[in-house]
Amino acid sequence: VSGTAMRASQEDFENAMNQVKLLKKDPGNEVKLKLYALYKQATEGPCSIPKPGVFDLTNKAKWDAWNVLGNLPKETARQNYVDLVSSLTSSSKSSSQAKPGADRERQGYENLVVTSEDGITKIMLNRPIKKNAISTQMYHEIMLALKTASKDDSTITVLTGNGDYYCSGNDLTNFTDIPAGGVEEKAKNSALMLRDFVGCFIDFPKPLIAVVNGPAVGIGVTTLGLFDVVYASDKATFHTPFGHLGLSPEGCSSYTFPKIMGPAKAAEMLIFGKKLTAREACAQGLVTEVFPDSIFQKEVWTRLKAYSKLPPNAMRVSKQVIRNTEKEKLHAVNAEECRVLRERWMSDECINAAMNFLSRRAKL
Ligand SMILES: CCCC/C=C/CC(=O)SCCNC(=O)CCNC(=O)[C@H](O)C(C)(C)COP(=O)(O)OP(=O)(O)OC[C@H]1O[C@@H](n2cnc3c(N)ncnc32)[C@H](O)[C@@H]1OP(=O)(O)O
Repeated sequence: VSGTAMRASQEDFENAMNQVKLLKKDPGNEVKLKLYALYKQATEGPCSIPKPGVFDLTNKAKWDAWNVLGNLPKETARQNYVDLVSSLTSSSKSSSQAKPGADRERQGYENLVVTSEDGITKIMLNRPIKKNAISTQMYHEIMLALKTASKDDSTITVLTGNGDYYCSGNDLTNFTDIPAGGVEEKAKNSALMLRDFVGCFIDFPKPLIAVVNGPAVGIGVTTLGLFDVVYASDKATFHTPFGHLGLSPEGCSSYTFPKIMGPAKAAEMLIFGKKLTAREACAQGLVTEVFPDSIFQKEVWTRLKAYSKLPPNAMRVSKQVIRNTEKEKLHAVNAEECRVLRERWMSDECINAAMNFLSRRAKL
């Protein structure tokens, strides 16, 4: 949110509040939290209400969003609120206008940009201000994009990130949205969603390539074991901080990582959260090739365009021959990892770690 000049009047603020009610598209939880916090700061000043309890996740998230604004002056909060609403209304106007070449760009995703060109479907995580953390909605969008790509006429499919990160893993605010059935129901639903999500990677029928443009965290790393090729910028790092978060491995990494890099190296990553550089990940076999960041995009896309012209059926069949004997095993591993995680998500270790992150007390 740009807080250029502090000039929003009370009238601008009230207009912005009305515009929020008229938004055609739900702006998503994190924007709604930001709007809530700026509104409270603009009208009441710094947060001084008692902090909600650990299990009152929705009110806790609201409190965190407000509290993090600290002593931000009321006028600045009012201006930031007006700026934020104005950015939401202008982006909804531009997305409703027909764009030239829209046949190439699949519309309708909130946090992905999906394009098909030169035989390549590119799925780009597009939430750079949150380092491409995967929200609940994004899990569903990625599943839809993968299912669509599996049936389109492209020959290869690429997953990459917009901005400086490839992906910062699961969005740690996903667990603030607790349904009526409580934490148990949330954990059950999340495990089902995760199982479907990882299942889409296991079953993906065409060559699947990760273009890792920057740091990768958590599920952004573990799923790499299910890609056929992984290209990384030398700015990328690979981090699975499950121990720090009270979690256990997912994305079939409990099986693919020991197979790829050997059990001892896999344990250092998956149990102790050792972060690898791109060159270390390449030496361990998780990454296919590392490129200097300055030439990364050019080199990788030149290569991928050449690969995409190879006979599509031969590529699909070769992938099947390489992967199919493992599929049943991978689905079983996925199911077991999700079963264990369902328990983990309800543990004090995990809840405290997420709360520490949300209250800005912890970072990787
Ligand atoms: C339901 C299926 C579940 C599957 C389970 C998967 C397991 C995992 O994926 S575990 C990994 C979870 N990820 C993390 O723990 C990363 C947490 N993020 C960080 O430690 C840091 O943000 C960072 C090291 C990635 C980047 O630090 P940096 O200083 O460069 O930037 P920040 O100012 O921290 O980030 C900018 C902005 O983005 C928000 N953000 C970043 N990552 C996440 C995340 N994973 N979840 C939610 N939000 C995230 C961060 O809070 C900042 O937001 P604000 O600008 O609003 O403060």
